[in-house]
Amino acid sequence: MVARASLQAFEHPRAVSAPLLTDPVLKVRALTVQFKDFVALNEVSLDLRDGCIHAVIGPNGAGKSTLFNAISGFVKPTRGQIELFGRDVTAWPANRLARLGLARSFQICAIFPELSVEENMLVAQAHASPPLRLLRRRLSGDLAPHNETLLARVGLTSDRRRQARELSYGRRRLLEIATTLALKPRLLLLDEPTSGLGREDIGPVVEMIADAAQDCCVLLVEHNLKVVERLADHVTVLANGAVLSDGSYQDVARDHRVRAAYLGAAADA
Ligand SMILES: Nc1ncnc2c1ncn2[C@@H]1O[C@H](COP(=O)(O)OP(=O)(O)OP(=O)(O)O)[C@@H](O)[C@H]1O
Repeated sequence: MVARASLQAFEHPRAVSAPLLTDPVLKVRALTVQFKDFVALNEVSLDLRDGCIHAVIGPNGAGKSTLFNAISGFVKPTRGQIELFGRDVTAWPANRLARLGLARSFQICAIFPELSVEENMLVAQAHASPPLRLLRRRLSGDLAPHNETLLARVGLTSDRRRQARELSYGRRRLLEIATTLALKPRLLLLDEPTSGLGREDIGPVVEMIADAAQDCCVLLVEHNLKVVERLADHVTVLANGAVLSDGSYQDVARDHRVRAAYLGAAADA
């Protein structure tokens, strides 16, 4: 579903001083993914630069999730190359990419429903912490201050003892995003982070992503164009598995091909 672009008004686009001349942290070159006879991704290239939030947008079926799956090791590319932090990681499995600092949140909420809110955060913290600190925190059962802040930011502090499965869908999404950020990734892939969230939950998530981007790079698939406008330094538009347009939000919003393929559809939704 193409979400309406007017769910939430943000006052200003993110103020960035993106170092546009640095080498890209993530380089995707001519990436192609074929499922039998169907080409889901066709020679897609993009550069994600240090300190940037890069959004991938496009109509349903454009290939956004396939691109994410290939970058995060869940789908093997048919052709092309992926370079992350200067290493060729093409077709690396997800667990190896995670060790390099890539963390991903999913369109479908991925948390442990039987664990409490706090235990979900502690699991993420355990993955992110060096062993000695991890042991100390395990014994005391404390969340690190950074993770307490994340929990507070998504309004889940008072729910910390509840089982995650008792939370509403929107609250589980918030918890999932908080656990992904607790991993302290170097590259964060967010697949539709605001989908399924109520109007009141979108603002805090957007601010959390903006905060997180001070310490890591973010690649984001998002249907809510107000969120894209607020967060993204750079936007790649996919349509029919290929790059249709690439540039700042203002650049791609002005591109008549994009308006025809995507923005027009959203405006009419
Ligand atoms: N495992 C698969 N086998 C066959 N076809 C697939 C597979 N995964 C995706 N596709 C097809 O590839 C195309 C791109 O799908 P993808 O999910 O990447 O699009 P998307 O841009 O993420 O769409 P949406 O916005 O609806 O999530 C679609 O036509 C989809 O049906």
